[in-house]
Amino acid sequence: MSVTKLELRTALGPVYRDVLPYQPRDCTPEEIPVIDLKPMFSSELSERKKISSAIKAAAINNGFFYVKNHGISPEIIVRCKSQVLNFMRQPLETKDRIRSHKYSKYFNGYLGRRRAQISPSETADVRESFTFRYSPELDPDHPQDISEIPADVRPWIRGEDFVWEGTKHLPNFKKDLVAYWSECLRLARRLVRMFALSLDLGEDYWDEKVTYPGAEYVSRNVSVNIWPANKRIWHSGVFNYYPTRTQEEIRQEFVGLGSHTDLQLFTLLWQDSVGGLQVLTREGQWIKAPPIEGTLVVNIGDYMMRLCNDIYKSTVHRVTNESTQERVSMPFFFGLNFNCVEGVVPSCTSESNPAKYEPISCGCQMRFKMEAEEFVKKEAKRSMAPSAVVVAGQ
Ligand SMILES: O=C(O)CCC(=O)C(=O)O
Ligand SMILES: [Fe+2]
Repeated sequence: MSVTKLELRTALGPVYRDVLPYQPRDCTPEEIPVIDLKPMFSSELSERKKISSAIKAAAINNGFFYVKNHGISPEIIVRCKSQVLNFMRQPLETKDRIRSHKYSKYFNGYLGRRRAQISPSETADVRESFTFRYSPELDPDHPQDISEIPADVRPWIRGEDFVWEGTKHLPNFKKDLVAYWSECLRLARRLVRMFALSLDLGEDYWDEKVTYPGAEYVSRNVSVNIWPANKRIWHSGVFNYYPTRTQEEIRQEFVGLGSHTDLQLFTLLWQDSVGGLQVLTREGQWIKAPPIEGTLVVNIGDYMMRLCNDIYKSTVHRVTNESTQERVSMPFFFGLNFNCVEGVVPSCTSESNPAKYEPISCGCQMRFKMEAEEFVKKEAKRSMAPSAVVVAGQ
């Protein structure tokens, strides 16, 4: 059987995965289970443990699961999704007023069609996206002005105002996006406690312990909502739009979003009813993760896999929009503060299985850097090429 090698970009450089030579097939409920989150909201530890065991089983297997009864209201989701369409259906010149490559220091803003290529093994991505990152004044649990943030932490804040300046003309755009993002943040802050429990750690393991590079200290007995004791602030909201492919793109088999893993602890993903998300199983088989009404998809990111000494899997996934409809998806990437340096958790090591990794911050954005650098190189090549020459991938 001939397997193909898939090259992936990760935060720390390229890694390779084997892919079996079979067409993508539908997933089974065992491969991507649906977890009912209702017990997570219970005051009984035994109830919450039901969730953590289910998470553990899914995270060890394919690292992908659906959650239902997650508590985010359908109205908030619908409003947010229509704002994404309001933004994306504007003329390119208007969207380019917040063009990420031009105006952002931190990959916020608008990324146009085929303006990035997440997978070096595939084509450029047809996906367009709008991204914003955490700003303390938007925090639903403890809003703070940036000036109140300790000076040593402030440089790690990645929110940028130009994304809101350039979308002011769209009524309620910021309000509706932030409403959805806030709900995701609240949910993720609860879910990370279930992940901690699933690893036999205290539920507050990732809440209170703060480690600064160079000056380590542990702060317990502080409210998790007081900065900077709360480590769980890193997250970005990305709003993906997959236009239908042109005939040319269909012929050249352009991907919606190429194969990749996510970088942080975990991702919460809402997808509309169009479909197109695919997941690579442990065995190297592509399976389809179809939309299930009322659910979000949760997947493990590279940083979680590292902190778990590879016990939990950061799963390769990709999107192909083969339908004749445009598609919207809304991922929310959740991790720890960039000023935190975390090592492998104690429950995932033993004498015979020592930590494979050094402590590190989840702020390592090498993948984005690699993508951006390659993009600049390609742009330069394109501008130098005679107009009749098509440069690959563009
Ligand atoms: O659109 C999707 O279904 C997945 C998006 C995704 O994987 C990402 O943005 O990282
Ligand atoms: Fe992803």
